[in-house]
Amino acid sequence: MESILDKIVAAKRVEIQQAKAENPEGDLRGALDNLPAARDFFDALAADGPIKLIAEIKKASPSAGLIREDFDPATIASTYAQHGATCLSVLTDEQFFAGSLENLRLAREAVEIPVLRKDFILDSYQLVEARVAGADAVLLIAECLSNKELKRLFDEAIDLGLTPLVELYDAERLSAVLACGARLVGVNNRDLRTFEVDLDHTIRLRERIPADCVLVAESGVRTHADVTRLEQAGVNAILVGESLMREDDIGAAVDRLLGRPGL
Ligand SMILES: O=P(O)(O)OC[C@@H](O)[C@@H](O)c1c[nH]c2ccccc12
Repeated sequence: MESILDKIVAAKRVEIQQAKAENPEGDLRGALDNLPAARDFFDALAADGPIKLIAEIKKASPSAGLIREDFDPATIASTYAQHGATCLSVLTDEQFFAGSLENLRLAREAVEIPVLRKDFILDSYQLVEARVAGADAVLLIAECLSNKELKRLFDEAIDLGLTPLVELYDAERLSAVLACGARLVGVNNRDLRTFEVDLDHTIRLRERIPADCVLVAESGVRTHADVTRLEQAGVNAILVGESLMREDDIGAAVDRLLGRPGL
């Protein structure tokens, strides 16, 4: 059966061809000249101290549908930063997540912390788009890429000054993730094929990930108890979207999640 991931990847390939036809790669690459330096996404997460939050700007998703009606990326970005998010993640997929590169641009302009382009990256064209839109980091999903593609996109991201966050769900993809040189590794707790979420998924994989890697637990994090459990298991950072985006008062929700008093 075709999974949602297969469906998204198929749609993404069409989208990439359309984007290339509208704005050829050569022209897009021209915009790389004179860009300000990227912010250091890796160092921000690798720093000492309590578990770090990558707060996600996500309007909708295939599993949840519309998550938030009242949606202003710049305001949400500032709220996240003011309440102690270390980095931001911005969904840029339009078809399935109601995101956009414009949202990324607006969010990045509103804050001083590093920002990740969250999308289904299959082609180096998307890395250039990310950098031009202001991204400091990109997500690479091991389940969407062959080992060769993963390695190539990983190296190209680094060449562009982007930090790759390499995500896996399947434990069998771990060797390819480590072989490409990833030091920032995300374990998705949500199986993108079935949408099932299990927080213990990251915890079970923890011991198989080298100590010099920064480990990010992704998806399904809801409560301060979840955060404490992940922190105690040696997880360095959490990537959280839905449970924060659903709240009327996003700032207060971040405070509660991190167990820190309001600022
Ligand atoms: O909204 P959640 O359950 O807090 O999850 C955030 C993030 O992990 C999730 O959006 C995500 C993780 N990996 C992805 C890959 C593509 C799209 C989305 C994702």
